[in-house]
Amino acid sequence: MFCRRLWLKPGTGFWTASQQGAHNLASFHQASLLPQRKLRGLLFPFSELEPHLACSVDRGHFQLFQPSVEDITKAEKLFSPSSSHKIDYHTSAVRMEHAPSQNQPEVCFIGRSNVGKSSLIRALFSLAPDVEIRVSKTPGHTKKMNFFKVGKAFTMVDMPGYGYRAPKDFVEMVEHYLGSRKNLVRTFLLVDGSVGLQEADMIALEMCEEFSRPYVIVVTKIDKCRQGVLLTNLLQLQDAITQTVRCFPQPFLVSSLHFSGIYLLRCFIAHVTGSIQLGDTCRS
Ligand SMILES: Nc1nc2c(ncn2[C@@H]2O[C@H](COP(=O)(O)OP(=O)(O)OP(=O)(O)O)[C@@H](O)[C@H]2O)c(=O)[nH]1
Ligand SMILES: [Mg+2]
Repeated sequence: MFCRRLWLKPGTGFWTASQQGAHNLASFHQASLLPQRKLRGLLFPFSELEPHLACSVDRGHFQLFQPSVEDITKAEKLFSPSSSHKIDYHTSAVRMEHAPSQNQPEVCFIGRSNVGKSSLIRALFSLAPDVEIRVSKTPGHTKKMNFFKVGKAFTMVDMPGYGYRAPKDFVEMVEHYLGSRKNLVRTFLLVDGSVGLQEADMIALEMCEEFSRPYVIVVTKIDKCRQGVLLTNLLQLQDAITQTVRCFPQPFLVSSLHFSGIYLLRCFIAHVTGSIQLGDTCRS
């Protein structure tokens, strides 16, 4: 089965800089103090690069997800804990029987080992610094499905990676989860922007298509490579996306190190989980 191939596939590990220093941009308010051009790049990294990608998204059927500042601010409130809105690690599971109840919408993050899943969740939760999320430069670090609750609004799930050093029960866990989880509203499939689509990513795309549930590509580590390399990798990705049925046409570009794309992704998650109503200017 396709996941078993993913599990056996050798991958590559990528050594990166530490995440220290990123937290000064954790909140949109702090980012909004930046000069306009820098702020736009931080908020909408894909829209900024898109003019260089000829015909990247078919605008006949689709409008870019580009929320207003008000929508982004609304979403950010959801990612800020308070006494009545707790954001916390909930539980871990290696089998579906141990997964928590399905009483609120859920989103999950999948991708090759070391692609940056846990780092992305940590960046999304940077306004809740008490939530402990372990990241490591050693691939295969996350071994279980880790569930994090965002109040009563939704749950986010950090998955073990496929490829090099994937846990041996990866197929049991992730495949069963994707196939059976009723409250799963979106799967985020992470692809390393600095290396582009790998064979294992193509197999993961196929897997998501087979499960026939809505999913979104997140392009990680965009701080790590030159813009030309990133554009080449994005073109290749766009080609692959046009051949899918269930994939959201717009990839979300992020750097968990520099916080690019994090505010937009928070807003998208808040939107797809039904936790906020967007203003009229932004529908997807
Ligand atoms: N430069 C850069 N490095 C990153 C970024 N995101 C993650 N990393 C680094 O990539 C390595 C792997 O990050 P993790 O978040 O642990 O990756 P993962 O996908 O959760 O890995 P597994 O749990 O092993 O599947 C760490 O050394 C991170 O610091 C990023 O946006 N930019
Ligand atoms: Mg991890």
